[in-house]
Amino acid sequence: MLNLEQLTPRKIVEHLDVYIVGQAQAKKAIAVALRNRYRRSRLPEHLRDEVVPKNILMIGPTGVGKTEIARRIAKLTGAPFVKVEATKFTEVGYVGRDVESMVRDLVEAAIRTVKQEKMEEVREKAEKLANDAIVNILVPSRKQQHSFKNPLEMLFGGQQQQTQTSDAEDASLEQQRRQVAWQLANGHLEDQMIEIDVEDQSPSMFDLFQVPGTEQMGMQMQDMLGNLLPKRTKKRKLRIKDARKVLIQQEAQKLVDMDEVTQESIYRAENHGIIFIDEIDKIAGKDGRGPDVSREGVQRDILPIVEGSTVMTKYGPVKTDHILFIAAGAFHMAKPSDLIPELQGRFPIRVELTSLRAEDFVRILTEPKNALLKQYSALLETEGVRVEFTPEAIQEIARLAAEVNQSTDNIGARRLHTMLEKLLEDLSFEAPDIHLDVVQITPEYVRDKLGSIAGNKDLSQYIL
Ligand SMILES: Nc1ncnc2c1ncn2[C@@H]1O[C@H](COP(=O)(O)OP(=O)(O)OP(=O)(O)O)[C@@H](O)[C@H]1O
Repeated sequence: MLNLEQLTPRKIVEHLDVYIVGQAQAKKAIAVALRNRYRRSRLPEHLRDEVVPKNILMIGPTGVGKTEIARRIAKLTGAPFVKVEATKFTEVGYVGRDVESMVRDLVEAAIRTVKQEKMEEVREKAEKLANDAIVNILVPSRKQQHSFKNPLEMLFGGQQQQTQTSDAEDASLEQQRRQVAWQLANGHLEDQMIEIDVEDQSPSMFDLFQVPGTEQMGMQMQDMLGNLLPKRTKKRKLRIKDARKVLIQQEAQKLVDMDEVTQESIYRAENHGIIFIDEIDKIAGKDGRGPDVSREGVQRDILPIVEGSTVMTKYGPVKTDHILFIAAGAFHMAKPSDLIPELQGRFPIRVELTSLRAEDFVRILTEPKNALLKQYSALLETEGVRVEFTPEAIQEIARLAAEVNQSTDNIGARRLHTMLEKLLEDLSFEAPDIHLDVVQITPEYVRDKLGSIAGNKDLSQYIL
């Protein structure tokens, strides 16, 4: 993660180029939108609130990199990110206010990241406390031993008993504890089993008696009562090495100041958050018949959020004025001008992403840092099989992918996933048993595995 000052638009595009092939226009637009956020943050306060972020409308068929660009940008800047499908809000049973869930989800995403960061900060301390806790379980201190005693005995006989305990016993116990701590620190006890208290994740009373559709209510109840009711725990027997992980997590949770996490998360969601609204084209245009919620109605529900309003979340109110919204859609049937005018005005930056052709597929297969061929090769290499794709084989895969996209549905680069899965199916199955060093994938191999399916429209609709 880089800081925003270093992220010039050129640098952002360079970064996106590492993962995404082509789509220069979209990369440029998003880089500028991001830089403008940084510029805004440097303005004097009275001006800052006047500058609203310019939202982006990405127009392009499915599977060409729209989500990927947005997601990469969020990752690069550490911005909270959520993706929602606009059509979700047209489903039967949804009501107007449900669109606010996108902001709630954004805050949740921010909370998860910030909490993780803060827990990382206290990790060393938590680890020490976890190790102390393990020593306490293995050799309880005198104080703990007493607390296990019968309360009546404690009341009537305990005091006397304690004074009678000899110093020698104390010293020996301390010695034992030190020894165990040393063994623990040197990894001698890792496989020993111990019993610890863990949080009980089984359904609670609220989950069991929940009527469908009242989840939100249940959650709020749980939040309200969360601080009053004791946490439910249960005992679990674990190896020390596994128990330590659980205990570190528990200790870190206790050390992290949740108020601080909440404040920071809301700040990040409000000022850096990115909400990606996919399939916006499906809620544009005239309303069809049927039981679905009116599409224009959904646009009107989304509008105040995009225009800037305050949404109540369980962490507190969140202002949406400076959240960056990226809407995307194929716009095959509807046009951007079919959206209600107010919403059109809120997405002034329009970028078109182009359909992917065979040449692009060749590059997508090989160039990105996480390119699909690299992923498959790495997976098979764990079995001792090195797969080599000849350049001609890669071209053949790309050609067939483009062909199937044309003869059936054009699902863009997603086609490559299904094609490769089929292509390498047998090899993946046999890899642990074949004792070959190198397997070369040639164009003949590709044609043999995929040719007949790709040539048959009905078959490829099911398999590729
Ligand atoms: N130009 C590209 N370069 C590299 N990979 C790509 C490109 N386009 C798509 N992909 C890959 O294809 C898959 C689908 O892409 P993505 O999720 O961005 O689709 P999309 O355009 O957002 O479509 P949809 O609107 O249907 O979600 C991802 O795994 C992505 O990495």
